[in-house]
Amino acid sequence: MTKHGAVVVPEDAAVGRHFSFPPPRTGGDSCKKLAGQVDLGAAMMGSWLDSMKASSPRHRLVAPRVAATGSSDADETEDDVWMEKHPSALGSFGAVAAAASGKQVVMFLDYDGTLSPIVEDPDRAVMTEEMRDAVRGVAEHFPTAIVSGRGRDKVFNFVRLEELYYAGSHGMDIKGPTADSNHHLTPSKAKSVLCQPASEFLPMIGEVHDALVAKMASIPGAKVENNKFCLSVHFRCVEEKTWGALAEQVRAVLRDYPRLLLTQGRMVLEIRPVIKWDKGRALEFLLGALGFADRDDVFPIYIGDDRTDEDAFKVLRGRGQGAGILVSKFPKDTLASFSLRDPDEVKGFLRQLVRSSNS
Ligand SMILES: O=P(O)(O)OC[C@H]1O[C@H](O[C@H]2O[C@H](CO)[C@@H](O)[C@H](O)[C@H]2O)[C@H](O)[C@@H](O)[C@@H]1O
Repeated sequence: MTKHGAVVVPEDAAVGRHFSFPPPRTGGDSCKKLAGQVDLGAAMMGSWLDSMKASSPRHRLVAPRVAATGSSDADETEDDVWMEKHPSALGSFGAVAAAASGKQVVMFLDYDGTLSPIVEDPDRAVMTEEMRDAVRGVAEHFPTAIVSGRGRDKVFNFVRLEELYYAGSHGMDIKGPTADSNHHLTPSKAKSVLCQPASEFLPMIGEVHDALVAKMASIPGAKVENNKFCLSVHFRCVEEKTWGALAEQVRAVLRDYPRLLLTQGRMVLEIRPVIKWDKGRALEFLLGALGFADRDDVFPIYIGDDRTDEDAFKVLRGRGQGAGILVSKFPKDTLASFSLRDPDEVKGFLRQLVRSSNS
């Protein structure tokens, strides 16, 4: 644990990762250079604005899926090629099940956009009872973790299943199940799982939260969310003409905090400590805690919809194990192997997994 606590720049944070936002302009490998990246001024503002627009469903990154009439062949080819590279995990369920056969499945689930649909108000991103049943079913068979950008307590309050592992704050706050479950570990060992590699940042995050709340008060629709070790500044309900001003205000606050990193999710700016820790590290930590670190007979499945989930897909690729599944209706640049279109399909996949484990 302590070896991960050092403040170092993530190898692939902000620069050079699959989804790098803003687009890389510097080859920074130190906290200072990363801070500089947030600070490049007007030229950089353009790229922030571009990426903010790209994160909106109103601004598609790539060509739309082809409707029955009217679209060009080029659009169709792009979509088909993407689906060939990232086939539906439901359509290819047989292949996933065959690859997992004889192995210990460990399930990792992102929350927003994966278990609950994206909605305007982050406080109302509830998951349905059917989805809760599907997750409960999976957790009866396999160790199951929720890996979210949300604070751990907040995501627990949405999911409300005590038998799961929870990794909140983009994996920086990991805790084992609070209730006995059908897991690999003895109940007391499972309950003792805990990892908080960014705890030294708590006071700083509190300070920045307060500063951002004060700044955002003048921007109608902006919302600052405290995710304990990370912060989110939502702009989904902010008029698009004000996005540039919002990003500039956030960057102004962060100028005094070079040990914090600004990244972007779905209509949200995210602020997190510059440590070498992300959802991929959380996945590795949990596999280790479960005793699967060096095992060949483990099959981790990670399902997520956002840029931060790419860190976990990358780890699975690196291990040459398991299956990364991107939740998206549109082709996106991703390291996931499979795709599902929306939370409904995620629910279908989870149910299918349970059915196939029972048969
Ligand atoms: O890792 P996740 O569980 O996917 O969390 C990432 C962020 O999700 C939430 O924001 C997103 O969902 C909201 C509710 O649907 C939506 O309004 C927002 O636009 C999305 O970005 C959450 O509120 C953030 O704090 C998380 O960082």
